[in-house]
Amino acid sequence: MRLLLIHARRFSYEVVKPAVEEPEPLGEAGGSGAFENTLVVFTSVEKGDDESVVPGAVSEILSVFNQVKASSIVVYPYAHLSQDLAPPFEAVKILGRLYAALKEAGVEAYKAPFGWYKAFTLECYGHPLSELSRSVRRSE
Ligand SMILES: Nc1ncnc2c1ncn2[C@@H]1O[C@H](COS(=O)(=O)NC(=O)[C@@H](N)CO)[C@@H](O)[C@H]1O
Repeated sequence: MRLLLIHARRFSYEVVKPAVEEPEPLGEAGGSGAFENTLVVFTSVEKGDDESVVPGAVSEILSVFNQVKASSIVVYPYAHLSQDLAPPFEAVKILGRLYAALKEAGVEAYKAPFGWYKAFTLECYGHPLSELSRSVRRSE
């Protein structure tokens, strides 16, 4: 699993159109979201990833979240951080588990809808910890 973590003063997105056969239904959040002082976690699920990547990803994300003192986290499905992507039906499952685990950790977490082309606006704070990337391996 590859993560790109951006600490954003402002971040907003809006769905444009489906990008896969069966995009995730647009939940109560609808097809758009707007956030301030948030940690955007662009996430690529990689071939071979299984649920065992989730605890490591949560630990990496919460460590940065606490250091930068963001007020929320947005899990953003992103298919451009790896050449070795998991297929959509696997990716959506693991992204859902990551989102659930972050909420279980008691942080204000949101998830952008999977399988949609989305327009987004991102205003990065630019401080030294505001742009980080992590790679999380499944546990053997
Ligand atoms: N392995 C993955 N990790 C994260 N998001 C993914 C992954 N696979 C698909 N997605 C989601 O599905 C959308 C489209 O994925 S894609 O790889 O860009 N394109 C496709 O899958 C093609 N079938 C259609 O374009 C992405 O924007 C993302 O929301």
